[in-house]
Amino acid sequence: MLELQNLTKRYGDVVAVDDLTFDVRPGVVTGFLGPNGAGKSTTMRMILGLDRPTSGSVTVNGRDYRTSTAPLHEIGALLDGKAVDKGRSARNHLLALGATVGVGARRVDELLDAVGLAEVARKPAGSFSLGMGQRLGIASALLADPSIVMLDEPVNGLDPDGILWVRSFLRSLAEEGRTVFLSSHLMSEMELTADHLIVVGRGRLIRDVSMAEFIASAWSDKVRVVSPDATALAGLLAAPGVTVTSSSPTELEIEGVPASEIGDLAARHGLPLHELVPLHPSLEEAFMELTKESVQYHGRTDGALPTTAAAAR
Ligand SMILES: Nc1ncnc2c1ncn2[C@@H]1O[C@H](COP(=O)(O)OP(=O)(O)OP(=O)(O)O)[C@@H](O)[C@H]1O
Repeated sequence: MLELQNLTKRYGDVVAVDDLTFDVRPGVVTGFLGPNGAGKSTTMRMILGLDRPTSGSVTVNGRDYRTSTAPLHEIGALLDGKAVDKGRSARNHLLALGATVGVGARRVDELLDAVGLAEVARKPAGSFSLGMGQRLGIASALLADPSIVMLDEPVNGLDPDGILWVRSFLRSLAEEGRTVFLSSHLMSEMELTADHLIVVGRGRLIRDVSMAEFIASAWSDKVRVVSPDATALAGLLAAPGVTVTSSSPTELEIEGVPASEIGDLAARHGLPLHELVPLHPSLEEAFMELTKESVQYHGRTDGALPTTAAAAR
């Protein structure tokens, strides 16, 4: 269990984390979601005691983490997947870490197998791809059998097979009763993994919500209809609480009537329908809508890059 209370971190004029209060509970996967620069890594560093809060507090299993007598049994963390000695093999890296917490070769080999690195266990970690490095980082986090697993962008660099593996792996850790807390800036990465969401933007809490509630709130009842008799259909649909807009003579966008009722109405009046499509926004769109005010770093979308001549001026 992690408990954050009014947690705040300032770096000079920058408020990286702004009065965050939320709990991360055991037995579920909690996703920590926010655009680039939202304060996710800073929050995770404060949870681990690597950064000191400007104000507010955070407790790990009810205590200040810095006073823990067995810190790696409490939280297994992956903050920077690249923080390994590149010349050392994956197995030796884990053995060296394991020696500091009383973990021996047997558990190291079990973990290498669990994360899918058994075959490359004796190769230098420096030769690993980004995804293999992430797997090694996850194995390091799990070494001391922690009750809390905290991972910063764990699927970064993984191929689709790796992403599926992380999803089912994290889910099984939560089912064992562990607290699983992972960050991402992509809703699509959370969609099938997280049971609960903490959404942040510019250091502030935007939503603390179950995935089921988030999905329900993202739902819209808009329906797109294509019909050669769109005008007649629009006339039949006119009623209080129903909005009908039209972008072409054969196309309607209808809000306030379920698709099934529109289909039945058209059938009763003998109006042909060429398309009848409920328009549900993707969760990614819902997340972007929620955080659009807090996105700090926007790329250009006009496709225009400065020319060499312009850059040289
Ligand atoms: N040591 C530091 N000194 C000054 N500013 C910092 C420092 N660390 C973070 N920041 C600033 O704090 C803000 C939050 O950064 P942080 O890395 O926590 O965000 P994030 O949500 O993890 O972003 P990303 O998804 O890009 O990793 C940013 O504006 C960042 O520039």
